[in-house]
Amino acid sequence: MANKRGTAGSAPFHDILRHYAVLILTILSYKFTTATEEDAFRAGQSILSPVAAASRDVRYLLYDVNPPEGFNLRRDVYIRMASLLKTLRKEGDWVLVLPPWGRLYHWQSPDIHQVRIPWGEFFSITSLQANIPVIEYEEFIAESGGPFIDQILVLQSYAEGWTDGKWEEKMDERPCIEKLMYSKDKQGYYRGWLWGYEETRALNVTCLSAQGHASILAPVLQNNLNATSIMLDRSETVLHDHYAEKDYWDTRRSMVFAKHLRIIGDEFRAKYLNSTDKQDQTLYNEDWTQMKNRLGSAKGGPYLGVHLRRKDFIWGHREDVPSLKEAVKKICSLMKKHKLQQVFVATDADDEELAKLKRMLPEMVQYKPTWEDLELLKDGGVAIIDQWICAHARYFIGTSVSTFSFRIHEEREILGFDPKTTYNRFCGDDENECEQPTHWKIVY
Ligand SMILES: C[C@@H]1O[C@H](OP(=O)(O)OP(=O)(O)OC[C@H]2O[C@@H](n3cnc4c(=O)[nH]c(N)nc43)[C@H](O)[C@@H]2O)[C@@H](O)[C@H](O)[C@@H]1O
Repeated sequence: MANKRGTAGSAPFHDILRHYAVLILTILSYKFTTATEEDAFRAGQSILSPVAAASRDVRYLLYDVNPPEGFNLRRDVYIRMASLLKTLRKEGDWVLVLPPWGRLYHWQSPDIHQVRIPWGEFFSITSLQANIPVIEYEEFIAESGGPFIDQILVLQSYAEGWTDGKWEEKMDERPCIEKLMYSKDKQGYYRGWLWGYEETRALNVTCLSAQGHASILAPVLQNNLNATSIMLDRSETVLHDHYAEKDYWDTRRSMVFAKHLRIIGDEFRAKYLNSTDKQDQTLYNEDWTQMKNRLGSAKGGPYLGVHLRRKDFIWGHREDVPSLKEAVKKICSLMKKHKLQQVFVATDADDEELAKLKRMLPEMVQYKPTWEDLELLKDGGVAIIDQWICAHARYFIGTSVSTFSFRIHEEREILGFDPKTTYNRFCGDDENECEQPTHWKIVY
């Protein structure tokens, strides 16, 4: 784990043991919850047992996202799919199948197995289930009786664009515009990436031009009675049904980070940043449905939280990303202004940039997992720990248009921070009008 100066020291052995113990406890508690969830299913809320599933007319909604998209944009797409599922459930027993994590462009740590990762490694499944019925992909395979998906609908825009320059909600089955990412095997089944599950195949793949909110897809799914399982590929094509409204926030609040990740983040805060929930007034309830912190009630730990997005953001046409020199200038001025002695930096900077940053800002604190920790937590787990620590800072500044920073804004909104301490971003060195992020007020 990182020491105070941000250099990666090796974690004491008992730390590693503790992390393993926490992970094992989490897995055990997950197993135990599935037993109680089976009871919930019998009460008609969730599905887990194949026999029980077969006795109902369960239909499965699966989805995937354009491969280059990152972790936090994918979290946003989950909210859109959850909303669609709620619409579908008005007329049927639909369940959302959680797409396993893996092969993400940004998860570049070498020698770590980062495919087929279940959602339970990053998020609390019981919390998700308090919002909508969800199951892990492997549960879907077990209870649907085989590795087949009946129908894949690849979403795409309209080849002709907006007609007459007028935007309207619509959807039509159309020839595929791009080359299909699925090909037929000798038996006539479709094969593709499908989260790295080679045995999974699809019976049918077609393209659907769609323009509008997620729930415009509901009739097509509901009326496709021949398909019990339908997967929407490129599901980021459709928009939020109710962006920043109650339904959005309900789903967002249900996306509670897995407990072992929160524990590691909390221990780091206490050890290196003198930050505890009691002192910082960041009250937390394991049951998100019971959590309603007043905005302005959270004080936050005595440190500045920074998310400094680099890598593809530097060369990818971002006039609004600062040079390291200007970023450090801004950090120092904020620390002075808010009388903070410590700064926690979350960043994806490469080694060269990181070394430069540390030379300019020697007091910076970073969460640096050991290799063993990283192997357990994976890049996604480390990203969540970084976000969790930033979410608890007295004052936060993030990177323009980064969904990584946006998810931190939301986490702070849930914790009850004054918006002035949250919706701040770095400006590009030559940016004249540096508009700050919008405050999307939480709705209960
Ligand atoms: C250009 C676009 O950028 C979008 O990125 P953006 O919104 O920042 O945010 P994400 O969608 O999360 O993608 C960025 C990924 O980079 C890593 N990363 C970035 N910053 C940090 C950090 O501070 N700490 C840690 N541990 N990891 C970090 C992490 O894996 C994260 O999921 C992508 O979603 C789009 O697909 C596209 O590539």
